[in-house]
Amino acid sequence: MQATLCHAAAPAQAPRQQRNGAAPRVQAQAGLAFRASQVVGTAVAQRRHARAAASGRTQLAVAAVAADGKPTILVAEKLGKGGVDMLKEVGTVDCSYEMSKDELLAKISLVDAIVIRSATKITREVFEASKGRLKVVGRAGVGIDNVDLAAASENGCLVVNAPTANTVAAAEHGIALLCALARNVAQADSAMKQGRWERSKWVGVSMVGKTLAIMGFGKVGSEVARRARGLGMTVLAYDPYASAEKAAALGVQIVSWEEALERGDFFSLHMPLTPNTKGMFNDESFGRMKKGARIVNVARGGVIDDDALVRALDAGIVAGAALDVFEVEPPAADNPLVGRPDVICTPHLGASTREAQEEVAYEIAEAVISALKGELTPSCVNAPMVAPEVLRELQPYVGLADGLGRAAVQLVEDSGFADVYITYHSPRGDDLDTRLLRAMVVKGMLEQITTSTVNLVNADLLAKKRGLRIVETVVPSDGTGVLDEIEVAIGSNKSKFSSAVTPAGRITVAGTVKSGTPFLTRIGAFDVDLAVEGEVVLVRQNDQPGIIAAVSTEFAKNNINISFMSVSRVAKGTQAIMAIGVDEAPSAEVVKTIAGVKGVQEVTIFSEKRAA
Ligand SMILES: NC(=O)C1=CN([C@@H]2O[C@H](COP(=O)(O)OP(=O)(O)OC[C@H]3O[C@@H](n4cnc5c(N)ncnc54)[C@H](O)[C@@H]3O)[C@@H](O)[C@H]2O)C=CC1
Ligand SMILES: O=C(O)C(=O)COP(=O)(O)O
Repeated sequence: MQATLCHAAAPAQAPRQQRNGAAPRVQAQAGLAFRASQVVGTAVAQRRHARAAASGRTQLAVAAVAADGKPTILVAEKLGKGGVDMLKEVGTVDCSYEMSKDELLAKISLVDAIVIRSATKITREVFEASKGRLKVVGRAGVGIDNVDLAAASENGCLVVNAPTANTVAAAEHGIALLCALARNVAQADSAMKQGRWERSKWVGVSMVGKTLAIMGFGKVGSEVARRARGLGMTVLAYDPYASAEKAAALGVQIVSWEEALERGDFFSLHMPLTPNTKGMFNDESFGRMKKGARIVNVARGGVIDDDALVRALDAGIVAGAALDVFEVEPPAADNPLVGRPDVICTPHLGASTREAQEEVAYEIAEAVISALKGELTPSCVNAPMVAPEVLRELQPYVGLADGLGRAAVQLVEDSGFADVYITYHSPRGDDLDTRLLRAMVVKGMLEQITTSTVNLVNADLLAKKRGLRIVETVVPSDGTGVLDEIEVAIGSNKSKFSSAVTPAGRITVAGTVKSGTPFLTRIGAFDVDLAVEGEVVLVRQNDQPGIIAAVSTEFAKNNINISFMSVSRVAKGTQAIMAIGVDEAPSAEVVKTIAGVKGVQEVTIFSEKRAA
């Protein structure tokens, strides 16, 4: 970001004519009435309630609810009843489990949101088939590798997950598999069921004093570490993004990839499946391990190269593996790992405890409802991650940024412009997080000139596609709040309203927030004072008596109610600008008549009404 080291202009003046009853455009929304958790002692529930209370619920017009006000929500995989009931309170819920791909493709254009678990793939084809209707994908769990995030963003679809509710369940399953692997529980059980009493065949190995290497030290990895310490294991972790202090607090040492591979007796995998982690356990990695290592995978099948694991098992480098997840689920009948006696398997059960599924259902229902209301939920995975406290303080400026983008672009004569300059006058200087505001300026602009759905998720992407160059400048200012003023300038001097062009040759508007309401404070070089709302008529006239009355009379004659008016002039007796808020847009005929009033130089209208 470019930071200009100069001071802001004088603080915004008091409104000349304060508009009565102007409602804040962007309001903190009361959270939904979340059900009190009946799951005693779940930290998840407590965190959930705390988060909902703290987030301030900033409305960012991320997604729109269906025109009848009731969204249709497709629940495509089994979801806890509590979550389904929550969804039913706000929308029409269609629970259709185990749909074929074709059934999904046929249904997707009829729904505003879909809730899935790990079995449903939301591919680009699905987004295309939704024809722009799908606004929210709710992943009732953590891993979002089954959702094409790039396609989601391009289609302006918000993807939310339930990041915390199944952490403990997955960690417990990891520990269950670790113990089962060390003591051959599954194999011995199977032998007994087949009538064999095999005591010497299934002698296991001890875990106490052994080294467990946790690969991926996030939420699940740390919970596994905590439990493994209780089993008396030495715990190492490899995670390029984890904090060594946080690990040390749990008695875990963060080590390099190589060191983890070389020192681990047991490995527990907990990284997400991404292009970087795909197949990271391959011949080379197995080749570095101690002979007789044992591996538990509760992460994703794709992080292991199956053929390499087969070779490592055959060579005795890996003595055993416990797999909960598979590259293809369910695995093919001829999967080379499933039938082996040195491999134990579970059918992706990591998150499958009653308690976890109940909580996951609430967590995802909350996130989906919030996203459908247009709020940026904390578990959104494809929009700029903004901390709740930052969201809260920027909230009043979100509507301003949107409105300025909307106003600026409507003053352009044609849409052939590429450069957009956004200047923030803020006491925060370079510490100001501008991502949300930039996205909202772009959204305001693009919504006027494209037919695509534009929202926080895809604003930057669409701007890039359209070849917009956005230059952001933060000017440190003296105020006490977060922001004193935002100025949006378009690098074009071809305006429908020549007074909107500054001497620098840019179509410029600026605004501020007063008592929670966004206001336009400048158009070109003229000070104005109008709420960013409704229809606005701009008139430039000679600064002489009688013109205001003549223009007002035209509105009255045509039964158009004026909601407010602000007049500003460059200097006495020269030029003045009237910004007139009207309840409905005047016809072209009325605009023409006003333009013909003696002394009027130019007239234009723009709308600050948001797209429905
Ligand atoms: N089997 C099951 O039913 C379940 C499986 N999972 C899987 O477990 C994964 C982890 O879940 P959480 O711990 O909740 O997520 P998390 O996001 O809290 O942790 C993931 C960790 O992996 C790390 N990581 C990223 N790239 C890495 C790399 N190249 N090498 C090593 N570490 C890397 C991250 O820094 C992060 O700390 C999920 O993505 C999901 O795929 C999660 C829940 C249930
Ligand atoms: O949360 C995750 O990442 C999981 O893997 C759980 O998957 P599931 O919801 O049980 O299909």
